[in-house]
Amino acid sequence: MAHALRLSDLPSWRELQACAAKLQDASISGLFHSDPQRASAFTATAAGLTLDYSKHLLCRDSRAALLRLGQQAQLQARARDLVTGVPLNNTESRPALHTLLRAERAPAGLESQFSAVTKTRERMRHWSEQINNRELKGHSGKVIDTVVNIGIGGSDLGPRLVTGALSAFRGRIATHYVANVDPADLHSTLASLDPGSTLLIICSKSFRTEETLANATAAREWLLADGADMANLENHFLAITTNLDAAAAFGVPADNCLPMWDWVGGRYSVWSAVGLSCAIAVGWDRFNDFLAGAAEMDTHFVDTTSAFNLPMLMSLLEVWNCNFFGAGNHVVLPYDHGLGRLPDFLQQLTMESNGKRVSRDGEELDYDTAPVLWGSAGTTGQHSFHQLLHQGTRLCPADFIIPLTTHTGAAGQHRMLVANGLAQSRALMVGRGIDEARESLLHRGLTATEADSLAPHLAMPGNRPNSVITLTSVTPHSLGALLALYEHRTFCSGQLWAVNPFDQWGVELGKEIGTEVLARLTGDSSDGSMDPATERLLAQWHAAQDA
Ligand SMILES: O=P(O)(O)OC[C@H]1O[C@](O)(CO)[C@@H](O)[C@@H]1O
Repeated sequence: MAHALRLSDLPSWRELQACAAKLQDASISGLFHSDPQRASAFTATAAGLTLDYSKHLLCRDSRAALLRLGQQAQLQARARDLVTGVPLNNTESRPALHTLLRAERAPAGLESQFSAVTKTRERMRHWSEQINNRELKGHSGKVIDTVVNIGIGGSDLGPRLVTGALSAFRGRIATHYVANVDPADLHSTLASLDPGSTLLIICSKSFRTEETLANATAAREWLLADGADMANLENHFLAITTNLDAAAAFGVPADNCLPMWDWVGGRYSVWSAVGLSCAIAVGWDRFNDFLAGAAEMDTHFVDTTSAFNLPMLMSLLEVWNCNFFGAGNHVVLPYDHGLGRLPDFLQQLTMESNGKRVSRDGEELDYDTAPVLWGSAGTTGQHSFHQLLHQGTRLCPADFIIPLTTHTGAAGQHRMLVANGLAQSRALMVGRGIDEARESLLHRGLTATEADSLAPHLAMPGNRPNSVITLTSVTPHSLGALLALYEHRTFCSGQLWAVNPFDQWGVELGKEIGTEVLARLTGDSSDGSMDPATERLLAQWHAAQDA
């Protein structure tokens, strides 16, 4: 791969610094006044999603400079590299082929991988249909009617989000997710379930993740205690993994193992057999629609010029806000209860991908990379952290995600939800000046002195950048498009920051020290050479066990 050109080496870097300096004192509302076409000129549509990015501190000139930055980083060429299997994951010498998982046909040269994908899709369809047709029976002859997915990180967050977001499309199979090694997670989930009618899907790309193996082992005990034996565990366990040997050693026969591949990163894997629990929950045809929605976004991403390319625009905005206005965080606000777990999913997607401090060539970077991502479903967040969004000292660029219709049938209440989302987006931009605040207080009957002293507390600066993504409704298709949009935005930001968005070496040290600490807790190691703070905490833990 070509030497990584750092963001600050790109010719437009300085030009954009000058653009940002010029806009420092500008107001977003003012940009609307000087550009009557702004609302439509700063809107783009793809795969059923509309991105309105007019409420950013970005004029037409600075947008043109940003688009030049994208060209200098060769985003269009990199998009093609991604889908054609160029080994972009340079530290692990692999391509990142998540787009192949939702493709309808194989790009040239990827025929054998695509054939493995289509065979696995067939096997997913088989399991999904067999379970939904109530043909799978447990060890005691009971029909399997419940699925528990045991996995963590990418083997949990994607399927958990999709199953929750598509609750209006769910069939009769109950679906649960267990991720945390805290035994409370597994225990509280299994407490109300019947082992005889439960299927456990052990989802682990590596089949080495401690949390997942601990939960899978405890779940196996639960089944054995119900009268199952090792020979008929096949009625109760599926495994999704690249490590078929480890799955077999655990007791999952080959026919019950669906493959993963090293060319799919965990956080990009919901489209693979990792999504089997979703396919079971909503049925195969709908899962296929989910893949089709993502594939439509893939085509848009590869074929569309950057000025109208949703992932590229969103990525350029991310860089604009982070690297030219110092935004260290990004808030995601789905105005849809079912999308409540989207921020969790996006945290792994964006922060595990782009939370890097060296370039893909290993050179230290002199600019910030991925912002801290957080958020929650509207309107609940309004009664919690929106105070800080409106009046705090930090710049928190926001994404509002607003489905325009609801599956609930409660159109009136949904109208309130939409009104809140639109209002918050507007309020962040327009704010409220001190005179207006004072006027409103006088209007409420306060004296002039009271109004003067309270007005600064009601005033808000506005000018807080935000995007609004609208969709007709959350369907398998639009959800697929939305997740693919964020995947490609993350990829583009990785290219702009010149990092490798497909590795995650930063998680290793904690795992290694975790093994050493566990050995100290179990007594398998007595080496007391850790730092004094950790040694004191270890002693405190031992004392608590002895008490
Ligand atoms: O699917 P696995 O191999 O159990 O890994 C789970 C998660 O752990 C990580 O490797 C981080 O520790 C993630 O990247 C991954 O999604």
